[in-house]
Amino acid sequence: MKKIIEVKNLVKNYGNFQAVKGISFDVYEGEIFGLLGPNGAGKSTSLEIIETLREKTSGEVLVNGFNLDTQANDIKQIIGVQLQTSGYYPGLNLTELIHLFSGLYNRKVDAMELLKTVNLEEKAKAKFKELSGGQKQRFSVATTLINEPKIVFLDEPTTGLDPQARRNLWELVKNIQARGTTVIITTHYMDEAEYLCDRVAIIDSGNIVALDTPGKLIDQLLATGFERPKQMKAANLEDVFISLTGHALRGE
Ligand SMILES: Nc1ncnc2c1ncn2[C@@H]1O[C@H](COP(=O)(O)OP(=O)(O)OP(=O)(O)O)[C@@H](O)[C@H]1O
Repeated sequence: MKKIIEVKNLVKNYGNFQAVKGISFDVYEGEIFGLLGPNGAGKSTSLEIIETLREKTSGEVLVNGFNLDTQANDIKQIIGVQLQTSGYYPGLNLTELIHLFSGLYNRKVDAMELLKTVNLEEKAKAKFKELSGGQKQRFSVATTLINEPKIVFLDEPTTGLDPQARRNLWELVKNIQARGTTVIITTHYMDEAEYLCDRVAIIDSGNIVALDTPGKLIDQLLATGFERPKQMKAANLEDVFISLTGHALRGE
């Protein structure tokens, strides 16, 4: 498998505080790779450094063979990054926003085709602020695809979404992978990482404490003799919620 991202001994200091403490990991082409950890673990900091949006203190980062220190512009060409929602000018509708962003990338994009990939074609003439939370996130993911990137970066894309909207977003991320795109995603939801990610790095206080497939990490824990204190019920309240309200995308 080809390595598309290589991170070696990455360190980030904010003043005296070391937020990222010399982490190393590789991401393989075509996988969904998760950075999993609690609030403040250093996930966003690490992601933003690889995205060329934040200065590192030390360490080496290669993206598709390009060195972050000397070839940041080459890296920018092949990655898709969620734009800050503050860039979503309130007077413009979704089609106009896509045209604006594609202009920034110097690309011609079929806005309707792009909106279709995230199930928002019916909202083509709506403004961003008129969308529901799930629709906003899907539009934000669409903006990462404008430059047909090799790698898409998603920073906590499902935070604040209801269970249906989360699952819809998971399917969208799987569809992006199915197009051959590598996805690197941060989350603090374990179920999300288990369902979506081919491999996860668990980050805690700026260190990677484990890195493997979700299945292998669970097997390793079980091999230590771990048992859940109480057998879980075969369904949970979220299953009840989904069963009663349905999986379908809602048109609100
Ligand atoms: N610009 C900054 N200046 C100083 N400290 C910062 C800055 N940005 C982040 N930090 C600190 O670095 C640590 C890691 O932050 P980071 O945002 O990378 O964590 P995270 O894992 O993404 O957390 P979350 O899930 O809450 O987004 C935190 O303790 C945070 O307070």
